[in-house]
Amino acid sequence: MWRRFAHLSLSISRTKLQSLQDPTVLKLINTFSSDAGNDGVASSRKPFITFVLGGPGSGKGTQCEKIASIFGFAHLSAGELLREEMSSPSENGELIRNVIKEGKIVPSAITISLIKRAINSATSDKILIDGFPRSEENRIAFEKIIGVEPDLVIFFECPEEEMVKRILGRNQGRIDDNMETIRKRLKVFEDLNMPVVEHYSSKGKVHKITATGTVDEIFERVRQVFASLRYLKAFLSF
Ligand SMILES: Nc1ncnc2c1ncn2[C@@H]1O[C@H](COP(=O)(O)OP(=O)(O)OP(=O)(O)O)[C@@H](O)[C@H]1O
Ligand SMILES: Nc1ccn([C@@H]2O[C@H](COP(=O)(O)O)[C@@H](O)[C@H]2O)c(=O)n1
Ligand SMILES: [Mg+2]
Repeated sequence: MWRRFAHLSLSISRTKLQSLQDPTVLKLINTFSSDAGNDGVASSRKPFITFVLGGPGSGKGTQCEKIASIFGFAHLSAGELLREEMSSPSENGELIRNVIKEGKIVPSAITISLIKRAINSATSDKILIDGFPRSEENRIAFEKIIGVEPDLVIFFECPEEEMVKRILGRNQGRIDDNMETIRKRLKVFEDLNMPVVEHYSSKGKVHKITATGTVDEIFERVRQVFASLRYLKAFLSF
């Protein structure tokens, strides 16, 4: 049966696949077979962009590391980029520190300039942007400045008490990993992050992953999403 399917797949031309008008399929074709660019990132690149969303402590960073190592994605964490900027002699350092301590959202212009620089220096054209966009303002500014929408959005759904437990056990010395800031981050998540998830859900871009269980159990759910993309890529590159 697989032999028959392989034969059938070879007889489907790229033009026919394009006529499916599926945005993810079209983007895979563009990313892997052309050098078309856009205004926001270096002109000869058109990366395949995945936003990775979920509440604080839902496991975004943990799962992104696994996706990056198994599927060859570059992992850009908005929070990590901001923490690096905060610890450097940047003019925005103090502002970023105060905003993170309060669990609020850093102005989009700052975060997007860090993300843009990271995309341009990434060594893969498959990019995971972890923890961004965190608000409709973040989302609209990204789409305007970078000039693209994400191709895919992964949303980790996790109960609040599990997220709190994980953050309190993290032990990485983060200034926002304390109960007072966690409460604020959870409220920001509901009030500002969730509308972004709803926006992309209405566009059919969101893959919701149940983020309970062990890291490996969750990754198995994630793996299936990316394996199907990899299959599409292989399918398109005959
Ligand atoms: N499935 C899991 N079960 C138990 N602990 C986990 C699981 N996944 C991640 N963790 C742990 O929970 C903590 C939070 O995970 P992680 O840093 O990946 O979350 P995050 O979504 O990136 O959080 P934040 O938004 O605060 O950056 C880490 O200490 C991590 O090792
Ligand atoms: N788009 C973003 C992402 C993060 N922040 C701030 O950084 C904090 C930590 O982010 P993590 O993803 O590492 O949890 C977050 O609570 C925000 O204060 C931001 O402003 N904008
Ligand atoms: Mg994280």
